[in-house]
Amino acid sequence: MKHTFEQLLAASDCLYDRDAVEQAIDRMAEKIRKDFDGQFPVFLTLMNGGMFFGARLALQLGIDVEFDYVHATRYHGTTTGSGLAWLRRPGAVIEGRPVLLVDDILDEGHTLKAVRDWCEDQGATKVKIAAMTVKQHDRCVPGLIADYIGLTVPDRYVFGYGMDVNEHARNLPGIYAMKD
Ligand SMILES: O=P(O)(O)OC[C@H]1O[C@H](OP(=O)(O)OP(=O)(O)O)[C@H](O)[C@@H]1O
Ligand code: HPA
Repeated sequence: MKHTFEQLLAASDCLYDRDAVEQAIDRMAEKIRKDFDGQFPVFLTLMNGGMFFGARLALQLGIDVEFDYVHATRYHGTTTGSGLAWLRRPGAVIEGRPVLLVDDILDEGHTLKAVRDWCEDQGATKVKIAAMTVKQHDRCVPGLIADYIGLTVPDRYVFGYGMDVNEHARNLPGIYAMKD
């Protein structure tokens, strides 16, 4: 595994370096701060991909939030999506609370839709979506739009800053796209 990063980097293009990603996250934090100030929302990170984005976003927020996480996976360590498996539902009280969903990528939207719908079923007062990246294509589930978007990515498999390739390379600090 010593050469995994080198092999992946040779087979990909860098879309955004660490500074560009973090500047985009910081811009999102400003908007979210204004929208949620004084509301003590549930800050619900979708694991595993959302963990680095969530950490940076939370540190930049400057408002009080309650942290929790869900773990729902559709890609099961592969590069093509299938049925969504819930590995962990949140423990925080959702009923009567505003919720911010925090994820690394909105691709076809099935994952965020399932989590948003579940939060609404639990009685959340509002559910907003913060997506670090949104993939540009027309295959997204109808009616699913991120409220806060960091960066757009092309319709290619992307990785880094939380996003994996077969469970590799999540901790690369930039965002990369596999060459076609
Ligand atoms: O918009 P979609 O097509 O549903 O895809 C986006 C989801 O896929 C990835 O999760 P994955 O299932 O790979 O789990 P992971 O976060 O553990 O990598 C990513 O973190 C998003 O949650
Ligand atoms: O392009 C992607 N990269 C990483 N994880 C993903 N989950 C959905 N699409 C992607």
